[in-house]
Amino acid sequence: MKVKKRVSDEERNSSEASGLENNTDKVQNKTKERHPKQGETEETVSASNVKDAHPEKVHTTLQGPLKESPQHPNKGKASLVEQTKPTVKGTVSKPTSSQITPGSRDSDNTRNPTSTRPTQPDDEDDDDDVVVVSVKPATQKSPPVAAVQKTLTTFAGFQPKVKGQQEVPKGLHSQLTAQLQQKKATLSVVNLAALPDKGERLMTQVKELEDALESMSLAAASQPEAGHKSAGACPIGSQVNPFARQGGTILLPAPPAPGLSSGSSLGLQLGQGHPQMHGGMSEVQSFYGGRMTNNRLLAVKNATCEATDHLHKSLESCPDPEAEVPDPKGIKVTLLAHQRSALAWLLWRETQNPCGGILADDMGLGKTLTIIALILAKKSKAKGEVAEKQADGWISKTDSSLVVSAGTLIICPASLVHHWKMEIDRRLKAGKLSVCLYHGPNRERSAKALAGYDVVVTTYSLVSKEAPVQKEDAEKPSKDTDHVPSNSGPLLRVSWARVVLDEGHNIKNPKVQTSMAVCQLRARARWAVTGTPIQNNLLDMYSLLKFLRCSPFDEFKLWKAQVDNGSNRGRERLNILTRTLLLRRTKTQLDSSGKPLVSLPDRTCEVHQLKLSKDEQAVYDVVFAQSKSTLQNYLKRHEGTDATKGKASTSNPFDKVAQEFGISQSDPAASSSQQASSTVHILSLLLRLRQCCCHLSLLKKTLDTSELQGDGIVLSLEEQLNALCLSSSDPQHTDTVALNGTRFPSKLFEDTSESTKIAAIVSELRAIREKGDDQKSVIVSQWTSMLKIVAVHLSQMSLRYAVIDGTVNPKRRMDLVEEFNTNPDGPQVMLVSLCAGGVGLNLIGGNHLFLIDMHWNPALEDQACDRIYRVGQVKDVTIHRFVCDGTVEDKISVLQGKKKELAQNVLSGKGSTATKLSLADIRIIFGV
Ligand SMILES: Nc1ncnc2c1ncn2[C@@H]1O[C@H](COP(=O)(O)OP(=O)(O)OP(=O)(O)O)[C@@H](O)[C@H]1O
Repeated sequence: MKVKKRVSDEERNSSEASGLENNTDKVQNKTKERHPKQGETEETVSASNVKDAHPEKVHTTLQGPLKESPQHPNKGKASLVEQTKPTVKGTVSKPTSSQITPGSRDSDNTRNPTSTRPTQPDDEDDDDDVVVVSVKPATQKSPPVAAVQKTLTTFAGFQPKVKGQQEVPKGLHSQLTAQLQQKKATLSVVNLAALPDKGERLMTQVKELEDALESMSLAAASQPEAGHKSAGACPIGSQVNPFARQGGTILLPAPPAPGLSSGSSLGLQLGQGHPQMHGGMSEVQSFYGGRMTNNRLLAVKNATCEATDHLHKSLESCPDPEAEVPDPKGIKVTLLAHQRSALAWLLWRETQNPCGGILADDMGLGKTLTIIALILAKKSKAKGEVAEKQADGWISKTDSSLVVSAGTLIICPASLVHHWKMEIDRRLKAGKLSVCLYHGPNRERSAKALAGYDVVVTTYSLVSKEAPVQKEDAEKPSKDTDHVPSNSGPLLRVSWARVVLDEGHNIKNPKVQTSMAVCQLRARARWAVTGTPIQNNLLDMYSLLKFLRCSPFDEFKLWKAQVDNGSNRGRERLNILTRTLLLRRTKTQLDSSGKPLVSLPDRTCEVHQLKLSKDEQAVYDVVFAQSKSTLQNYLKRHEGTDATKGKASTSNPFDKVAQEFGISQSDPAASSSQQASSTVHILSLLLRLRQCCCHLSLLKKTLDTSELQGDGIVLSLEEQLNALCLSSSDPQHTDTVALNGTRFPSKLFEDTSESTKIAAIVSELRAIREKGDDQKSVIVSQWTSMLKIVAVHLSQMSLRYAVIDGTVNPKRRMDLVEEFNTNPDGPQVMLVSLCAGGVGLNLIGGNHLFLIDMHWNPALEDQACDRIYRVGQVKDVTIHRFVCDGTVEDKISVLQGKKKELAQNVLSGKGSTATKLSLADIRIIFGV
């Protein structure tokens, strides 16, 4: 039995749009002013119209055009103004340097102005940066601003240590205290409602004065340590200097030479920072490590504040969202308007620090061609730059094994290597860019030869093999060493003009070899290209920033303390990072004239709600019972261990599980191997439950390692065998199979048997075939074993099909894709494995996409759906999802909703990060 729900594309988007509604009224009103179209949409869809975060569960068909919030830095610029304090608004709209108050930009405007502030610098939510006092009191004589600044920025990296500089002048302290008291007194008597700004300005001043006083207390508190080297304190003069970090992009300004004016009346350093440098220091200096004295924490805050401020400031030069640059000469097709404006943004980012960023346009919007246009546009200029940089000592002069290139290194999944080459050949006039595929056993191995190409395309796995990495690299900022390590391959021996990570979400886990390897590459500009930059948690974003060498946020501990800490301040910082470094437009977005960015046909989503047959349900129940008791035992054991160790009962035994699902935000480093093994076992049981929903024959099969990896599972053989005990050895019962002691008809476990899901798929395919010969389908599963079962049934229906999974080589893949897309007599159905073919493929020949099983990671599913819904698609598209009622698949829907919410929040700049798989979630899944 099945229940079918049809969900329009607009409805799917409604859950994303609803996220925006949670912003304050003030923000909404302002957004409406700037984007009337979007404003109308927000009025049309109220939060109550959207059930959960799960789009398929929306029943109401929404009328008006429902569009997502455009994401562009300039729009972000305006939003930033809204999200931060009133003083910030003034600063950004009137960007005279004398009015810029970095601390206030980066501060929390919701705080009660009269509240007493904690004095510990590492306090989570109120972890204020050292701020500059924006002192403009008309009625009272203020201390010279420069003096305040000098006092508050005692960190050596900000200003060279000058004798006596660190002393907090008592007079200044009293003056500020007096000012504060006066402002507070005014606040308490004045009718705030009658003031034009409702007292915002006054409250801001109070807050700034409080911050300044707090910072002075910190500075004062740190003074004794400065002189006590022997006591383990870090003297200011010898402190870690964030500005001295080399071999990477440095967001932070250089320390001014003594006596030099900073160029700002407040003494701020708001320049563009250093260009990247190669060579230099052999040690990357981190902010964290060893004893974190108040002084060092102050340094962290200083650096964070400065970097955030620098990013903020850089938005002033960001091109307008509608600004377009002309198509570079040599492109055969005309760039779409959104590609031309992306090109303007990319060119701008290549003049900024960090040089590069994240191109996160929706899947299928033509990011490949956009990047190719960038390469072409910069080609002639880049050659000049290399010569210049060489003369400047941009690369190490001491290491002769390093070759400078004006070329771009593109790193992509193996399946896309040929796609890049084909796109260049197809879209550019002959000879415009020379391309080398660094792939396969006969690849060019000379660094010098590679450096001569305009574009070198390679794979993540090859970079991973060539770059020697160490475990500790995962959390440390990357650096360019003086010498190329002798065991590095050719890719590491070239200093590239640009490195592009296609499908950049491949490095979402900073701890894996591939992520660490790509961070080692030398390049002037670094780009991550991905339609799904946030898949699981904020660690994904950290990993991308680390690749971009976005100092100081490329240091894991600083990232956790200052950004990914669940505080409002952290969220604000994340917003600034996102708005500055990331460009995202969606397919449903409208341009300023109200037209969609790209003209695509309709897309609908059909959710096929299925009910397992009686036999299937009985098997499911047996597996479920076993899983549940395993979990209960595990919990009992764990609680026992916790009690003996005296651990707090709040510790979450499922952190590891959560990490495996990629939902936890906890430190990836912490977990015991025993616990990991047990949780993996529980995961494997969950996996079996999911398989029961698809086809019972999957229970008999040993899973491919690649399939398990897609789930983050590494099962030992023993664990696989222990997971279930399926036997038919009893000669008396050859037509039945025993599952943990209960007997079931053996035909249920045969590939040829029509499971409930297979029956639904077959029936849908029949209906599609009847619609006409031009209708083609793509069927996606995370298990190749499931694809094989589907194939058996396709053959029975005499449907022509092809398979793309991990065993099909890239060249063959391209041929199959071409055949599917262009040949009416080619395959009618394409079977695609989610992990191997879910990303990057262009399957616009198909207009139906079947997601036949559910993955924990909704981004992977979205990626798969966008294989057919992309530029070039001319037919209406239907996405078919199949969900078995009352099973683990229902629960996955809920978890998927949570993850989507996180990604949407981060990308829309709302920044809520409260998504975590809790023990409660796991208990719900198993009902314990
Ligand atoms: N300006 C253009 N004119 C014509 N076709 C275009 C243009 N831009 C892109 N395309 C085509 O649109 C399709 C999708 O582009 P592309 O594969 O670059 O998307 P993408 O954003 O990289 O997607 P994904 O995130 O899925 O990798 C390709 O077939 C590409 O050739």
